[in-house]
Amino acid sequence: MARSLGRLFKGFQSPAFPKAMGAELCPATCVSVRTPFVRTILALPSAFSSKPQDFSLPNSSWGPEMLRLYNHYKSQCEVEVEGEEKQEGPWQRLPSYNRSLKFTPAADLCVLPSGGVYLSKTIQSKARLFTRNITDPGAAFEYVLFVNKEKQKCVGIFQTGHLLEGPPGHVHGGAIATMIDTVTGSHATVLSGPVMTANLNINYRSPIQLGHTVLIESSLDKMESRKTFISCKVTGTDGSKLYTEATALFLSISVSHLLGG
Ligand SMILES: CCCCC/C=C\C/C=C\C/C=C\C/C=C\CCCC(=O)SCCNC(=O)CCNC(=O)[C@H](O)C(C)(C)COP(=O)(O)OP(=O)(O)OC[C@H]1O[C@@H](n2cnc3c(N)ncnc32)[C@H](O)[C@@H]1OP(=O)(O)O
Repeated sequence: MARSLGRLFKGFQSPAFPKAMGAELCPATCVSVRTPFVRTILALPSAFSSKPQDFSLPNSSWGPEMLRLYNHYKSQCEVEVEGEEKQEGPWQRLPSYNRSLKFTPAADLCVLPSGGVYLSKTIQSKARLFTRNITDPGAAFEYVLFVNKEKQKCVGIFQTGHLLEGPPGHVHGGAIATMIDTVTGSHATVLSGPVMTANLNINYRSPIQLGHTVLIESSLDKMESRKTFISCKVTGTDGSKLYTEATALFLSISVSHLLGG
């Protein structure tokens, strides 16, 4: 298993990932990718799962606002150039799967050369991404992320389902933190390669009603050595109503940090 992981994460270990905004993250068709890290992420589901499903595509639970915003950004993933074929636009959609690793080794428990013990095969086979583990469409988090390479921005469009209740009729603060971590964490990953959230600082300004669609816009503040600083705002879909503001610090990690922990 350690060998499988080593191969899997090989692309994560390059120190050059801060320049990964030059990466070609996949548009809706998921065909054109260039950096090793992005290739690794996108290759994960097809390499390790028999039936990968991209959960960031529209489904029947998406309401009109969710669809409107999705179409708004998707239309900017490709641009028409007169007399030429369509070209990549400023925005690119990030695909989203419900698991990142699916191992096949026989050993149920993996003891790494470093002495750390990684997840058992049983746990790994059941592991699912937190934000994608409720399979009933529309019940929890429905979302799609887009990144803009040039502007170093990322947006998340989230439709908040009834299972996310905190205060009556409104979204739980932990669910809001999860949405923010998802957008800023994905943004930091695109910018810097493998990272972990070290600090998340959230100001809740106004409650979000269950069922509402919100826009989460994240921007790069600065990069310093292993640190990527990102800030973001959660607003209504027209950007006028401010629900939440946050800043986040991500630290670049090596694969051994993840495995030995
Ligand atoms: C994780 C990726 C793996 C690959 C997954 C595969 C596919 C993924 C595909 C796509 C992924 C896309 C999106 C991801 C979506 C969501 C993201 C979710 C992310 C999470 O949900 S993740 C879980 C929560 N997260 C943790 O579970 C972290 C626990 N924690 C640790 O694992 C360590 O704590 C760590 C690594 C953070 C640092 O440890 P460390 O040993 O590497 O670094 P160290 O402590 O030496 O600090 C070095 C310098 O950072 C400063 N520093 C450190 N911590 C600070 C803090 N809190 N505030 C301010 N400054 C801080 C120091 O002051 C020093 O600064 P200076 O160098 O200037 O002195």
